[in-house]
Amino acid sequence: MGLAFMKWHGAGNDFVIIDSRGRDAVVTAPLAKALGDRHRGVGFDQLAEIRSSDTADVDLDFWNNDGSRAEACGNATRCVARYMMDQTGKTALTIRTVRGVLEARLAGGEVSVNMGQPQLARDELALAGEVDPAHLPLAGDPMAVGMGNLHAVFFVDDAEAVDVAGIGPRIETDPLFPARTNVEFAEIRARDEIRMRVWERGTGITLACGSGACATAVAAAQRGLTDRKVRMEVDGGWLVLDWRDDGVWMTGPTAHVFDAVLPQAFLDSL
Ligand SMILES: N[C@@H](CCC[C@H](N)C(=O)O)C(=O)O
Repeated sequence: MGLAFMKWHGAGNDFVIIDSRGRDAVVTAPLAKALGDRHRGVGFDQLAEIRSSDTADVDLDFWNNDGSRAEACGNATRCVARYMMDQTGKTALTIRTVRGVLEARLAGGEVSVNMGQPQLARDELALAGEVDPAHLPLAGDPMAVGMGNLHAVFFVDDAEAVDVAGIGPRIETDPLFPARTNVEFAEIRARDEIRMRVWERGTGITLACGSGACATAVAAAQRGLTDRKVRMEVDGGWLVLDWRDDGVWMTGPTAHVFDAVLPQAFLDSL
């Protein structure tokens, strides 16, 4: 018995991936929370469950390690794409998430995924009150960007000096964001380079956040600080973001860490 899973990461953003194709979904909020505990479980930033699809190569669902659901997870999408590409030999495939059908491609050993067009309009974003998403009414003048999930992007002079662990949770749970938010701190290094650090909703500090990287690139371009294609240094490495006519493409590394089976006793204890 037990439950087979894989551990992957994309630029240090780490995931447990469960392949539930051909059976009913098995992940529940209590399982995600227990498995996400780095001491009593396996530990991950997000859990991704692959399911059979009738409209794409696979369907994909995401959970944070506090057991909450996430509408998007760019780096896990890239890891699942790589897993599928390794299995099938394909170099292009489609993955359906809450956002819709996303396209992924293998290029030079890295995986690119089209994360879709950003949500920038007030009525597309889960914000409280009649606020301007381009200039949220918070100290630091952050911008709200949706990539399926919500991000509040702050521009700072020195990303290393930001107290991400102190400020991040306060912004995540600010009443302005009824469904909480991810929080990015971005330092513009050049028109084609950004340094970004992140506090993820439902998870905390992570070494990278793909949808956060996309949101940051979009916010920087919208404010006229960068071009639409940038390199981005995150705590776990580098990503490339390219906001094209068909959506925001994110490219970066993926790594398969190990395969294992979760003992039945762990599942029975939930
Ligand atoms: N690491 C992810 C984002 C995961 C979801 C996020 N914490 C949320 O709750 O929206 C990524 O690579 O996009």
